[in-house]
Order: sequence, then C-alpha cells, then structure tokens
Amino acid sequence: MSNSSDSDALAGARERIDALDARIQALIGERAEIALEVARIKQAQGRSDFYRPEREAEVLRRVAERNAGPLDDATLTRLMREVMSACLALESPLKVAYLGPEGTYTQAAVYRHFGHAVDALPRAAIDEIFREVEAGNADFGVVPVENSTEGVVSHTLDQLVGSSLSICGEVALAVHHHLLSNAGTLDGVRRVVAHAQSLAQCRKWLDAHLPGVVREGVSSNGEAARMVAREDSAAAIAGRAASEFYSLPMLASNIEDEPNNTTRFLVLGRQSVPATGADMTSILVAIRNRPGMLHRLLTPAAEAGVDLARIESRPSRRQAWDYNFFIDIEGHVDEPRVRQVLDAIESEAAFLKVLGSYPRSVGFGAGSP
Ligand SMILES: O=C(O)C(=O)C[C@]1(C(=O)O)C=C[C@@H](O)C=C1
Repeated sequence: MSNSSDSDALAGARERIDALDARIQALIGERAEIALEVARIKQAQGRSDFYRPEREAEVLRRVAERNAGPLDDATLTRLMREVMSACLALESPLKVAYLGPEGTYTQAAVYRHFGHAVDALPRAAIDEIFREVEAGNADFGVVPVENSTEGVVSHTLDQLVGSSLSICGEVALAVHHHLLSNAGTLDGVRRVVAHAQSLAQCRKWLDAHLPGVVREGVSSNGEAARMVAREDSAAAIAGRAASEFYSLPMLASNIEDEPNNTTRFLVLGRQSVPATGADMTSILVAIRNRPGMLHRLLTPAAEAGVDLARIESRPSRRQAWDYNFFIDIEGHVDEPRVRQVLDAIESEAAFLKVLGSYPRSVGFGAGSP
C-alpha cells in the first residue's frame, strides 16, 4: 500500500530522473557535434580513417576504469559503444559484411563490436566476406574463428593465408543456444536443424530431450531459423537474435552442454591499427619440417617473456605433413620486444606473415545473444 509521502518521493525521484535525462541528452548531442568536428578535421587533412578501433578501445577501457557502480562494466561499455557508434555514423556510416543470414551469432558479434549504427551486410560464406572487404564493397568483415567447445573454424584460418586483409579487432561472445520452433511442445518436434557445431555443442541435451529425432546440419544457425520459421514440426538451434528476427518461439533456452561456451570472432579490414597498450598480434608461420623446429620457433618468445596466447596448426596443402602455424602473441607489432620475437621467429621459419595487431576485446561477457 502506498501513502501520500511514498507518492511524493516517487514523483520527486522521477523529476530528478527527467532532469538528468535532459542533461544526458544534451551532453550526447554535444559529443556528437564534436565527433562531426573531428570528421571535418580529418576531411580537411584528406583522411578517410573515420573509424579508429584503437581510440574506441581506449574510450571503452576508460569507461570501465571510471565505473563506480551500480551498473556493471559490461553494461556501461555497451551503452558507450552505442553512443560512439551513433557518433561515427554521423561522420561516415560503416558497412560491415558478416556471416549471415540475419540472426547468426556473427551478427550479434558485429553489433557488439561496432554498435547498432552500422550497415550490417549478411553474406552466405566466409570467403565471400573476405572478398567483399578486399574489393572495398564493405569497410570491415566479421567472421567466427574459434569456439571454446569445438575448436577453430578452419575455413577462416585457411582464408587468412592468402588474404591481403588485416585483423583489426576481436570479439568474444558468450554463446547461448536456444531451441526455436513453432511446434508448441517438444513432443511436436520431428527434426532439429542447426549448424553442425551447434548440434555438437548441444549433443547431450538433444540425446536427453529429443532422443531419436533427426538432426540436420546446415550452413548457419540463422539459416536454420529461417528454414524452420516456415514449418510446424521442425526446430532450430540458434540465438536470441534469431528468435526475435524470425518471430520463432523459444521452446527451451540455454541448451548448450557447456555453459561457458564462448565464440571468438575476428574483425577484418584494410587498415593497420596503432597500439593501445593492451593488444594482440596474430601471425602465420610456415616452418621447414625439421626435428626440434617447433621448439626453436617458440623459444625466442619464452626468453623475451612475451606471452604466446594461442597456437594452432593447419595442414599447409603444399605437401603432406607440412604445416602452417597460427600464433597469437600478447602485444603490438610496434613494441620493440614483440618485433624482436617476430624477427627471431622469422629467422627460423620458412615464411612469416603478420595477420594483424589489434586491441584486446573490450567489454567481454556482456549480454549474450
Ligand atoms: O576520435 C575520433 O577519431 C573520432 O572519430 C571520434 C570517435 C568517438 O565518437 O569517440 C568516433 C569514431 C571513432 O571510431 C573513434 C572515436
């Protein structure tokens, strides 16, 4: 039961909120004016680098550093990312190609990284995204590269070998799978459609709840949702975005076997990104197949105290048992200690290509698709 003093307190709190909203709005408008000024300065200098990943990473890290609660870092960085995204769209809207169709986790990664004020262009295959960015039809591309349960997306690694693009950023997304269907109940589901990786990531749940039901692999979870949206007895495994986009009811939520299921995505572009102080460098190394070679390759980093965050091997396709290594090194290629390690690796390797130095993902862990 509320009494009149409660109502007064409520009215007073709402008045304070209204006054703050007006100030926040005015400040956002002021910020947008300054972003336009930045654009004019860049234009006068003949520059077209309106999007600055290193600057965005710095702004977002400062948001987290300043945060005194009660909102968490992930929420505050998400809000600020949207403000920057809108400011950048005033300067020059970005075109971002991603692994579609609409409703994929990759689309969620695009919005996580760039905010919503971008022109997100769904493409059917990973190699198409590389081509679109190489040809200048898109400013950036976003592709999945690794999942914490299922391992690497080999197609992305293979495309990086011959591409002229640089890795400009990474996005880590907590991936939650949901069962989407018009069937109404689990008993009504006769077929489950999803990307093979998602079927694998929900294997135990499917065995327990939909035993004997046919599982069909398709090119993406967005595609699965698009297909089953027209059917009554099929279900798709996909994210929340697909449920919303295709108006598909969620029959069961969070059906992944591994609750910490995370996918890492790469942002691909044609520009190199300056250092921010918390960066990652990805390299591709081909080695001559000699005894002790891998050890010799990795020793310089250990000796320089440079952290190797990840190492993946892929058959090189040059000859049998010949491998390419994809190595992620903490730090930026412009840092002398990283450069030194790369020079040492290069002297041992048959071939070394820097795939990109880019800011570590900011705001990881926020709201899942
Ligand atoms: O600082 C810049 O270069 C800007 O263009 C401004 C701004 C921002 O809103 O903070 C906008 C977009 C860039 O990606 C980075 C920063």
